[in-house]
Amino acid sequence: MPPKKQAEEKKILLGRPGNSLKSGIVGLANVGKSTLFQAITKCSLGNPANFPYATIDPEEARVIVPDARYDWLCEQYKPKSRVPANLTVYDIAGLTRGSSTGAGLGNAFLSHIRAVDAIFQVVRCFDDAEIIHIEGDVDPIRDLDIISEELRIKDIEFVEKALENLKKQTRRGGQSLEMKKLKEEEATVERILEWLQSGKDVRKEHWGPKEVEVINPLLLLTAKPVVYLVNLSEKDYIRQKNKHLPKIAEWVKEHATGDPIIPLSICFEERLSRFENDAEVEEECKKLGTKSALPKIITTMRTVLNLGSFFTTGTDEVRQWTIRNGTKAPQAAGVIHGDFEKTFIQCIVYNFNALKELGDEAEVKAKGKVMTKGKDYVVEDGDIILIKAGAAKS
Ligand SMILES: Nc1ncnc2c1ncn2[C@@H]1O[C@H](COP(=O)(O)OP(=O)(O)OP(=O)(O)O)[C@@H](O)[C@H]1O
Ligand SMILES: [Mg+2]
Repeated sequence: MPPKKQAEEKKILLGRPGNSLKSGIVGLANVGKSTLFQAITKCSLGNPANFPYATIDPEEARVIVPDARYDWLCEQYKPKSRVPANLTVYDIAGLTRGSSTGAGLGNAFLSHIRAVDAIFQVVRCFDDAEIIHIEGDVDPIRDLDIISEELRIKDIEFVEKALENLKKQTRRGGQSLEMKKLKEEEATVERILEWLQSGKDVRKEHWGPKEVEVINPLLLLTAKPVVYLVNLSEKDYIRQKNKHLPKIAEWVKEHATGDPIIPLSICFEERLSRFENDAEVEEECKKLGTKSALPKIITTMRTVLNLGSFFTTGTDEVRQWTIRNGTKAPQAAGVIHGDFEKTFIQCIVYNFNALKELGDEAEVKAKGKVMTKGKDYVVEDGDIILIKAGAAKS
């Protein structure tokens, strides 16, 4: 057995490739999802000139990714145009016990969850007799069980259908290469079904590369990374204490090892979002000895989606671009413009850390930290890049 750390590192990430990934807010009905959605949206709308089209439609918004490096670069270059990175967030209708079989709002929302790449799961931990709890009382562990069961039931149903379809095809038999592939796929789908039927989420297993190829197109709900958001009263959030928190940590450790848990108070975030400006928010937080949890929520989601950033800088524009970690330079160039991937020649690159440490570009150059890299260069988080590309073929 390899040591645990090595095994962790080998785990292949499930999910779609690409960098324009979406997150969705999921949870039981009436736990604070829409209030959170609105509070997060307000964050991005706080600076509308910098970020057009923030609100796409009532249930979808792009929120600005807070990043001190981007702020520092803007301060340094004072560019005419500033474009931060963003994360797409969806507000999804609430679940209830039996949703998977049509209870409550029924099945429609499950296709909405299927369409996102990762889940923010809101868990209610605040007591408030005024706010109806659909299960009658506050019991986050029961709620976690309900959501995880609903999602798993839906996955089982979906995988059973996929298996049925595969069986129809393999029934024909034969020795062709295509048939061999189908049979392998069938065996993997059978394994996934057994895994789900044993009460476990797909993302909990370490799947091999071939299995991941089968899992990804299925867009399974329990394969998506989850960030657990524990919704506390304002008082509990400020003192960072709540009797349910240790039990929630235990539950996540057992059912979804490694998934992050972030305590927050959605009503507090909503209150902060109504302040006129950042200075007032800061003053209120200082007075209470706390801070907003929203920046952490957004950056944690980027981490679980395995997203990183590179920057393009200058006095015209400072821009933060999103890539999947491990992306090579031509594909990163393709994020700027599709043609750049095909016509990529080389890139000139140095890391933000070097710039911050040395103060300015001339000093970075003088210290020999500016590199010229080719097609195989793997872009590092925080790289500042100038792409050299040829003319596009028409
Ligand atoms: N931490 C909290 N303390 C007290 N009240 C809260 C807290 N968080 C949210 N609420 C209140 O809970 C109520 C329900 O919130 P919201 O409508 O956002 O829930 P939802 O999860 O979107 O519901 P649905 O599933 O029906 O769409 C609101 O009145 C909101 O102000
Ligand atoms: Mg709602």
